[in-house]
Amino acid sequence: MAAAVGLTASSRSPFFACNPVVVRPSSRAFASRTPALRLKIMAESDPVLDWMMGEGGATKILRTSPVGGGCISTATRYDTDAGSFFVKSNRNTGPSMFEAEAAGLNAMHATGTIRVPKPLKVGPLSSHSRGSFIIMEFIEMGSSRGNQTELGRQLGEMHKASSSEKGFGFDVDNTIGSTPQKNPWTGDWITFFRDHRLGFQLQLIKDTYRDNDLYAKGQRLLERLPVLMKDLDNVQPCLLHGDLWSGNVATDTNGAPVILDPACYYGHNEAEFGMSWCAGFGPAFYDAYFKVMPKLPGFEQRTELYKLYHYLNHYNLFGSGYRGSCTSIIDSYLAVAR
Ligand SMILES: Nc1ncnc2c1ncn2[C@@H]1O[C@H](COP(=O)(O)OP(=O)(O)OP(=O)(O)O)[C@@H](O)[C@H]1O
Repeated sequence: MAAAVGLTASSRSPFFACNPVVVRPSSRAFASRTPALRLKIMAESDPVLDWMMGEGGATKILRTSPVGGGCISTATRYDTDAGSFFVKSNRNTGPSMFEAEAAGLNAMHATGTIRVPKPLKVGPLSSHSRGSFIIMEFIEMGSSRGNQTELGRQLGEMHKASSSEKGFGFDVDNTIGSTPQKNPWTGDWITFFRDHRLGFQLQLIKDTYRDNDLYAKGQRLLERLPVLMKDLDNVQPCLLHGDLWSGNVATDTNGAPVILDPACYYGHNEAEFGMSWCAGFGPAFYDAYFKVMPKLPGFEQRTELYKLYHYLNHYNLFGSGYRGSCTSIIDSYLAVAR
């Protein structure tokens, strides 16, 4: 998901990528210390190094290198004598965004079904500024495009293995791209999807772009959701990655699927395919998925509804270039549900 970036890791000294207020390497006092002491001094004022040199078990940072691919945060690989760590930092947000990411990764990890990086630490970059960081297991990614059958099967297993006694939602709110995503626990899926997914995005479009026409059409669609989703009275909540597009799917060096950067919540499993327009899922993926999670009646009639959430979000994130897609989906549903 693309969004504005505040800084580039490559433009900074790696030791200071996460915190500019550490001891200056230019100071004479600093230069006169031994390498081990210099690292200790830096760790005292850099929470990322502090964690690595403490709980992380490292005594040496061997190398740091920027990791490309993301848009919202600065990503860095740290190679240490205690192994490699993956760190994302963001100067513009407090820890809640990464706490929510960690909660999602932990929830998916707990299912034991598909590989996700284990989160290790989240915290503020410093006590007097807004930035934050997350440290997680570094996964060496392979170069293959991945096995679609395995991805479909393992995603199905994750959906099947998860259940929620609290209904639809999640313990924390999170973000979809950089848009807030509210997850209050709700007993009924249609209400959750209407109010906290489509309704929330429509309101944001109205507030941001003053697009009253789209908003009004959207409200008509919301009224018709019980008819359009009539087969879903008994739908069970299952854990969704929530932002499953090709940029958040990778393979490890064994060729096993890895899913990253989630926007997790408990929802209807079909909502997972809302980003399928930029996920590249093929027939092998869906065949394997439906062997584990059988397709429910009306699946095809709902796919565009679930895509609409993400199209509305893209309108909110990137502007009116996505308005046409939103309008045509809404119009097509209004035409059948009069
Ligand atoms: N645990 C990990 N180990 C190794 N590489 C990783 C790990 N997590 C993510 N990556 C790599 O780093 C890139 C950026 O990560 P991620 O997508 O989480 O960043 P982001 O800034 O939140 O991205 P986005 O803009 O897509 O929301 C990924 O595309 C992936 O290639």
